[in-house]
Order: sequence, then structure tokens, then C-alpha cells
Amino acid sequence: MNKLENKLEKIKASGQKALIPFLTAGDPDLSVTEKLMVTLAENGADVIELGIPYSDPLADGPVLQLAAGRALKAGTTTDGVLDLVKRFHNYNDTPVVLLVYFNQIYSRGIERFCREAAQAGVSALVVPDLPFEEAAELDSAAQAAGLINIRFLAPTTTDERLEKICKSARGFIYCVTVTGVTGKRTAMDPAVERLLQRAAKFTAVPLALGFGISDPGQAKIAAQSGDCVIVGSALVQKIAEANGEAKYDVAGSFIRSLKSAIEEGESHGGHQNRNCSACG
Ligand SMILES: O=P(O)(O)OC[C@@H](O)[C@@H](O)c1c[nH]c2ccccc12
Repeated sequence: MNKLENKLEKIKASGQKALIPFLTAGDPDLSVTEKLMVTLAENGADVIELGIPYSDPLADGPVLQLAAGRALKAGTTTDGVLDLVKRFHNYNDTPVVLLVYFNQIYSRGIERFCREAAQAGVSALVVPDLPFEEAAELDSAAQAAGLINIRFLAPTTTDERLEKICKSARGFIYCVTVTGVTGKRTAMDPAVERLLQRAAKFTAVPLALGFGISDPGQAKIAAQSGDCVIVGSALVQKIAEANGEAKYDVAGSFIRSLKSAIEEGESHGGHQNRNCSACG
């Protein structure tokens, strides 16, 4: 079993929920990213999603596009990010998953990329622009290297595709909550709830919710339905707005606030009931 699978399945089996923050590697530089990773791990992150900055991040919103621009301007490369992960794993065993666009894998060579990522200690790849139907080559290279190629689901995923995606998923499934607009939720979008119920019929792999989760209230609601909560833009924005050492304080306190909100969600049984005072 892969380190990521181990950790997330233990968390799920214990009735807890996992917090997965995202950072753009190299924003503002790789040494700050390394210290931020330690801060996230020490303040409640169960897994860290690390983005390799890319010049054409088509799936990224404005906050992450700016973060990628800053990281590229700082000279961040794939080699630099893999070296960072290797250094981080010399003293911290928090699983790291790489958010990487397919062209960055393809241009290095699929086997070589997977081998080097695994050697650096990466547990999984999240490749936003590689559809499940085109993932066979990456799946086998990743598996051969001991990596997992993470699957995506959306509320719009058809039943036929959903079954195939779920049955081939490992590690976690990235369930994007794209329906509706981001911003404070009083309850989880019914379309996302339905997606989680549909997926749970075909797999016991942890279901991670991401996209637009930007404060403890939303994280708590997401944790009542999903197994893992992914937060990126809100964290990246807070860090970008802080200067110098304040970046670590801001990141640490935001992660702690998300973690305690998620733990609150666990404590009342994870049901989503409008009559329940804790659900709000
Ligand atoms: O930023 P948000 O809304 O919190 O969503 C997580 C997202 O940042 C992270 O998982 C991610 C960064 N880049 C991506 C590209 C596609 C899908 C997901 C991502």
C-alpha cells in the first residue's frame, strides 16, 4: 500500500476527516514553500497537495494563476520542486501529492517523470487536464513507479463513467464541487451530496471535496459529507497577502481553524440535517 492510501484509509477507518491544503510550489520561492509545508503539517494538514507552476494553468482560477506566475518568475522548475519534496521527506513524512498538468509530465517523458517523482517521495499525481479515458499510459507508469494517478469526479459525471472511474480509483477521488457559485454555503449543494452517494456505491476509496472551500464554515459542511477537504485558493491568497514571517503565522492559524472546524463536523456524526443546531 502507498503511504497516501495508508494514511487516508486509517483516517477514514477512525471516523475522522482529512485536511488537504494546496500550495503552489515556488510562490514566492522554494525555500518559503518548504517552510510553509512544515507549517501546514505541524498545524493539521494530513496530506499536502503541491502544484508545479505551469505557464498555461487552464483549470486554475485567478488566484492560482497569479501564484503560478510568481513561482515561474522566481525560476521554479520541475527539478526544483522534486528536490524540494525530497528534502521535505528527509524530516517529515506527510504524504505529498503533485498537482501537475499533463504537458509537464509528457515533455519530461511519462516513465521518467513518474520514476523521479516517486524517488522524491511523491505519493500521487493530480493531473487536471488528463481525462480518465486517456490515462492508461500514465496509470501504468505511475503504478510501476509506486505512484497513484488520482481520479476526478464532478456532479456532471455520467453514471457509466462514474462507475469506471470509481472502480479504478486509489488513494482518494477528487470530487469537484463546481456546481453553483463559491462563497459561504449554509448547506452542501444537493448535486454534490448526490455525487458522493453515487460514488460510495462503487468504491470505499476516500472521497475528497475541493473547489471554492474558503473558510472554516464551508470546510465543516464539506467534512460532514466528504472524507477529505481540499483548500487551495483561500490559503494561497492569505499567504500572498502576508509579508515575510507573517506568511507562516497566517498559514498556520488558517490551517488550524480549518482543522478544528472539520473536527467539529466529525463530532456530530457527519450527518447533514437542517434541524441539527450544529449543522447551522
Ligand atoms: O482553489 P480551491 O477552490 O480551494 O480548489 C482547490 C484547488 O486549488 C487545488 O486542488 C488545485 C490547484 N490547481 C488545480 C487545478 C485543477 C483542479 C484542482 C486544482
